[in-house]
Amino acid sequence: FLPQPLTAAIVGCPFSGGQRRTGVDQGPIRLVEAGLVEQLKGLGWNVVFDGHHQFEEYNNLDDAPIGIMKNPRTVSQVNRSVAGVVMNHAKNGMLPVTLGGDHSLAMGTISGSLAVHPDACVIWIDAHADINTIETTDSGNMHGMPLSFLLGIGDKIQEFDWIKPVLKPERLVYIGLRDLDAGEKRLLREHNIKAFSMHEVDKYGIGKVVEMALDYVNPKRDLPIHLSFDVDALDPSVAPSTGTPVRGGLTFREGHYICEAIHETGLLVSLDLMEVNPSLAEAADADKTVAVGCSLVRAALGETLL
Ligand SMILES: N[C@@H](CSCCS(N)(=O)=O)C(=O)O
Ligand SMILES: [Mn+2]
Ligand SMILES: [Mn+2]
Ligand SMILES: [Mn+2]
Repeated sequence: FLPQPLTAAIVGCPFSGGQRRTGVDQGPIRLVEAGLVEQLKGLGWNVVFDGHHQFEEYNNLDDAPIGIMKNPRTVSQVNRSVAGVVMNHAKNGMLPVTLGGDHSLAMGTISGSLAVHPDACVIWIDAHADINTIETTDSGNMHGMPLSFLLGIGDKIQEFDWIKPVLKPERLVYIGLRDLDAGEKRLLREHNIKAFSMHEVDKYGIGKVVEMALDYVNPKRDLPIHLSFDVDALDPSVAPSTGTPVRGGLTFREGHYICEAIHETGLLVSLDLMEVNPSLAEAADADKTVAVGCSLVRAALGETLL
């Protein structure tokens, strides 16, 4: 799906409006400062990076909650902008590498990817399902909601009418789940959405889990892949500096295996690396989380151990 030579377009999205902890907007800045652009060039990629996207034009919106959803208009407008950016890079045959920022940004990245690759499957690596609707969310934090909009689940909300239900349930698969709200568990069952929780990772091992996940969403290995990686899928001992850490997560190797295996398919067309918040931990732990983030991106873009 991608022309040679391969070009990665870094989409730096310093955005934190989908949740309430300060600092996740610094994630993209720290990932680039850690040398990610040079590291990808070292792997042989052409890399386009035209600076972090500024979202200041949305700061002064009068953005009262809708239901209990916080910053709804800002989240919507930022994501509409991100969708256009990701779509344009994909249209130009590039691989968008979107650096968050909180996971509400997936409303934009997946809208953008699927506008160019409508048959793409989505592999969602996360401790959380991020599928709450306006009716099921307990927090009002929109980083816990992106997939409900992309799947067209829940009441239509006028401020989000630009998001089309482009993602079919059978094209979504989760790996790493271990912290779902009751409403999310119900939605996964009702919509028959495939999920490999940490229980399945323990039971089958990550190699088998990735194979089963791909067999489910991409049985003939002929569909483009959008990989959306939330660093909180990793165990907090591996990626401590993130907004909603949950114990019992993926090891460093399990996280990297997922990225390596997806690279090996040759089907990756878009990547999100989300929820790195360098302000939540001691400097050493923040640096460690940033370094792990860079390492996962390299693995997804072809870095191998041998
Ligand atoms: N389910 C909870 C937590 S959602 C955590 C969002 S993320 N993107 O995975 O960090 C909620 O809806 O607030
Ligand atoms: Mn750009
Ligand atoms: Mn997430
Ligand atoms: Mn998460």
